[in-house]
Amino acid sequence: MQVSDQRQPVATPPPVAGLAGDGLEDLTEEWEAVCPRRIAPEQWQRFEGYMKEIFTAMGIPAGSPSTVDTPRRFLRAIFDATSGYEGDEKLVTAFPTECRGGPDCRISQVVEGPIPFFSLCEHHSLPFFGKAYVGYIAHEHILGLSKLTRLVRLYARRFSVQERIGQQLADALERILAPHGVAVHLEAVHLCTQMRGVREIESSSRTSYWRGNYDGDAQLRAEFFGLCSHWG
Ligand SMILES: Nc1nc2c(ncn2[C@@H]2O[C@H](COP(=O)(O)OP(=O)(O)OP(=O)(O)O)[C@@H](O)[C@H]2O)c(=O)[nH]1
Ligand SMILES: [Zn+2]
Repeated sequence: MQVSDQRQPVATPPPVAGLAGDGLEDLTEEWEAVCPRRIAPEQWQRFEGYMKEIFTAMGIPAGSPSTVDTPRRFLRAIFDATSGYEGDEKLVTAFPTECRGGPDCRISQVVEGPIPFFSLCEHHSLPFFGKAYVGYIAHEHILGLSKLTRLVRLYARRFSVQERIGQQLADALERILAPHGVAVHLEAVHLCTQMRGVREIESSSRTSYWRGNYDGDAQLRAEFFGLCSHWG
């Protein structure tokens, strides 16, 4: 499947009403479901055909009551799992705070987590999933707490690697907040290393990113991890 090759917007999709008589009426619901990705109904129909051919070659019984819609279900699931491409970090807005960068800033460490996330490994298109912990030391702005969860989902719900999600989170928080520091810690298991390949099921992958004050302050990093482990 080459879903990633189809990211380029096609011409503006025709209105749903225009489907009548095209033989594509039964795709209306699917087209609406993926409309934000600018997938035209004809293109979607081709995708379903490709998936039917691939699944059949792999051994899925074609046309049984429970598999006849599997190509459609699979495509919808993958598009849903990668809906982060549709998001926009500019929608994450910051509020002013009173802090003006004095030593008291240390007490304004904000840590949110564990934030569960699901992503698809860009090498194998298999899921990796786990928990993210995001912290920052506010300067002149703070974020609504829900926005930290939204940012994690924005970057996780794509084809990615664990390291990139952490870097994107740290970069975004630096851009949006201009804080004194940012800390990001991710723990995840990768199905591509568990159910295939090396078949290692015991280990998990942990990645951390430090910006600003966290970078040179081991005690601050220890406090961050202390706050993370508080939740287990
Ligand atoms: N750094 C990093 N590697 C990842 C991540 N997800 C999967 N991988 C690894 O990406 C690598 C892809 O390497 P390749 O050698 O091209 O793929 P492969 O031949 O399928 O490798 P094996 O999985 O060892 O069979 C593998 O080692 C995966 O374990 C991730 O989030 N970060
Ligand atoms: Zn992989």
